[in-house]
Amino acid sequence: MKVKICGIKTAEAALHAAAAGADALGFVFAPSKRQITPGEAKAIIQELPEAVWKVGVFVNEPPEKVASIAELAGLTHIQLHGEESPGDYMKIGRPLIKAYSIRDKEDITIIDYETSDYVLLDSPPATYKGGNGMSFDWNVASGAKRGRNVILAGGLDPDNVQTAIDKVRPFMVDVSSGVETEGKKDLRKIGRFIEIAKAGEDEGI
Ligand SMILES: O=C(O)c1ccccc1N[C@@H]1O[C@H](COP(=O)(O)O)[C@@H](O)[C@H]1O
Repeated sequence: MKVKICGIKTAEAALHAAAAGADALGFVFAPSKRQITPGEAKAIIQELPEAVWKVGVFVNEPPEKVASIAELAGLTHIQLHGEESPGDYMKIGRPLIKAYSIRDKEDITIIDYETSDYVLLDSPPATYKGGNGMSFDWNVASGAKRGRNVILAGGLDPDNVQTAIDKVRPFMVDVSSGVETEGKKDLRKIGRFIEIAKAGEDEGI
């Protein structure tokens, strides 16, 4: 199972997650309590192993702005967490992750698996477009295509991630709130989340 730790704001959390086995780290450039500047992200990214995905999370920013931040910060992947059409962002030349809000079975039927490299299943927006720490009904998501491009997010934490993996069988799990304590990344929770997610069946498909 691949693991993404999102909402990274410090080199300490990033290096700890990478050492614990995280496959991807997320940097939020959208309105959020976890928002980071391109310069801050660049300083952290420069310290990370090459193999780790450096994912920039954006909400409804124009492709030109996303491209310029990706270049400046050294992002390897782009996560679109708003109402973007992935086709408009293809020219950036980085793999695209498109987030879908899942409320019911109908939402599963409108997922387009072809126009982005990965689809990310998340709970509906609350205060922010994502990162709200709320899960959705994983039984609904069991109707999603199981495969190498499905990422599961939304309210995951060390205590529920195994159940979520068993039900949805994604390629990757993505967590932000669930590895925090009092609004800050908690190194012990990060380590525990990665350990549990990776202890189960490999790759989920
Ligand atoms: O993490 C954020 O603050 C954020 C802000 C705006 C859009 C997306 C954001 N994060 C993504 O939200 C989901 C779920 O996060 P959580 O575990 O429920 O807190 C995840 O894909 C993050 O990458």
